[in-house]
Amino acid sequence: MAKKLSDKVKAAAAADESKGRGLQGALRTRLRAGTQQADGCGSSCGEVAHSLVSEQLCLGGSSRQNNSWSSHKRLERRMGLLQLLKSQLVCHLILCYVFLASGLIVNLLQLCTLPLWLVSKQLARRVNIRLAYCISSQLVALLEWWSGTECNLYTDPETYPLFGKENAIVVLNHNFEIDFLCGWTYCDRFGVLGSSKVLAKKELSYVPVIGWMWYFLEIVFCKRKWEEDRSTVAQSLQRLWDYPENYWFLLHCEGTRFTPKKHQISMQVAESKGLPKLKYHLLPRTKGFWVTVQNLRGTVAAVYDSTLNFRNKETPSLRGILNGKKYHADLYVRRIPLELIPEDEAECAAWLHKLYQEKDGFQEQYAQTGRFPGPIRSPPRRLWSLINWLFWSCIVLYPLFLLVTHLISSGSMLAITTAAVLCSAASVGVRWMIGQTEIDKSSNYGIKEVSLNNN
Ligand SMILES: CC/C=C\C/C=C\C/C=C\C/C=C\C/C=C\C/C=C/CCC(=O)SCCNC(=O)CCNC(=O)[C@H](O)C(C)(C)COP(=O)(O)OP(=O)(O)OC[C@H]1O[C@@H](n2cnc3c(N)ncnc32)[C@H](O)[C@@H]1OP(=O)(O)O
Ligand SMILES: CCCCCCCC/C=C\CCCCCCCC(=O)OC[C@@H](O)COP(=O)(O)O
Repeated sequence: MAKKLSDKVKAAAAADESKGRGLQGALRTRLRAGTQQADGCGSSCGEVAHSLVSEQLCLGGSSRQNNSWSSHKRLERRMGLLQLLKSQLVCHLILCYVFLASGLIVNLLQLCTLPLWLVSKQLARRVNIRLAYCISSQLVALLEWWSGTECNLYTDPETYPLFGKENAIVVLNHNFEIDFLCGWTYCDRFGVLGSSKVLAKKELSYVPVIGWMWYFLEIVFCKRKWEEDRSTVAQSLQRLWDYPENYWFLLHCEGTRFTPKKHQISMQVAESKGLPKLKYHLLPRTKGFWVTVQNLRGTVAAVYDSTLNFRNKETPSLRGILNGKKYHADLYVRRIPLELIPEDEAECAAWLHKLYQEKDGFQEQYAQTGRFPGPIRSPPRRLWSLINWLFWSCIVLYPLFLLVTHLISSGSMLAITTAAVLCSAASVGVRWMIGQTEIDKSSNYGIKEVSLNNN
């Protein structure tokens, strides 16, 4: 990509030179243009700069080439320094401190809205949507602005204008540690991040900041035990009937993240049911999907069948994002009107199994070609998540600055020790929270059941 781009830019530079702009000036202009274009098409600007200048050098060296080589080296050095800065622990501590401190403040504010629910439930909901945005958009800012991760969208041009304008059930594959974060990013780009919902495992409700935030967003929690979930999930879903703003309801129908062990067991279950084996997915659990469709039918317009993958077999992680690593997400979304989904439980289950077989086919196509079917129509990232982060960092970093300067000037060992203990407790807490997203720490759901059934 960088090579093709640099050929184009070089030809344009030669054209500029013929207009008497001088090779150096022409190259610098084109390099800037090439860099901007490179950013857009995913090649790093360092790659483009390097290929441009090295090609320039092979056109016959001269002092001008030496200057362009040094400008390239300066550009590379700047990029390298930025990357080095992003991997520094002090940056991570600042990011995590802002997230934790602002998140706990928002949780407190959410708690204060409890009396409002008695006066006006809809107003309380609208306030909580905005408060929740203050938290979840910080992780979106981390992905979009800190790591610069690209989020592309493959979808039908007729479908695109509907995104964010209607309630939808999103069926998304559960293969990556940051699929939730990519989900939030797409929510933010279509303006439904604050009101986004998910059928989440009960354990996540105990995670500080995010899990606590979800209570006030009326997120639907499940114990992944159908006999208990059947009624609680249905009741929670029915409460969303009068939700005041558009929302996307996320369902990871596999119920757990993909691991080779879980896949092996899941395919044994598929075989026992006479179902086709899936290569890239676990067998979907159909009851949660059926109960969701049944209870939201009439208030949700469609299912967004969403298939996510990352370019060049990238294995993204939250730690990678925190270190400023850039990933390339591709999401393929098909809009399926709810009336096309059978009401009968058995037919609905069969429909979902067929949907996952189609998703498996899309993943196979992606593995072969590096792209999903249809045109790319990627929504632009929005500044709001960055503005929100800057706002909260000003609010919570200033008191921290005063505290640290006071601690240092006081010289009190007790105060300094207390602060050090608090810092280490917070960093242990954040590491535990990040661990919630790591697949090598995932639950044994989908493994233990089979062993229980076999006993
Ligand atoms: C334009 C852009 C579009 C989209 C953008 C993308 C996304 C944006 C949208 C929203 C973003 C919002 C939020 C994002 C932020 C955070 C996301 C958070 C993520 C956390 C999510 C989770 O926590 S996932 C885990 C919890 N959720 C689920 O489990 C849902 C799926 N599960 C179900 O639905 C289940 O049915 C259940 C939980 C309701 C009940 O499960 P249970 O196991 O008790 O019963 P089941 O009947 O389901 O299971 C038994 C049946 O399953 C068969 N089976 C299959 N495999 C196995 C196996 N390995 N072991 C045992 N049994 C297995 C089994 O045979 C049984 O079959 P039956 O035929 O008897 O039913
Ligand atoms: C702005 C800087 C912020 C930096 C610090 C971030 C710290 C907080 C990070 C994450 C908090 C928890 C995120 C909750 C979402 C996790 C979603 C998820 O993937 O859950 C797994 C679940 O589906 C299935 O679990 P199993 O596969 O069965 O096990």
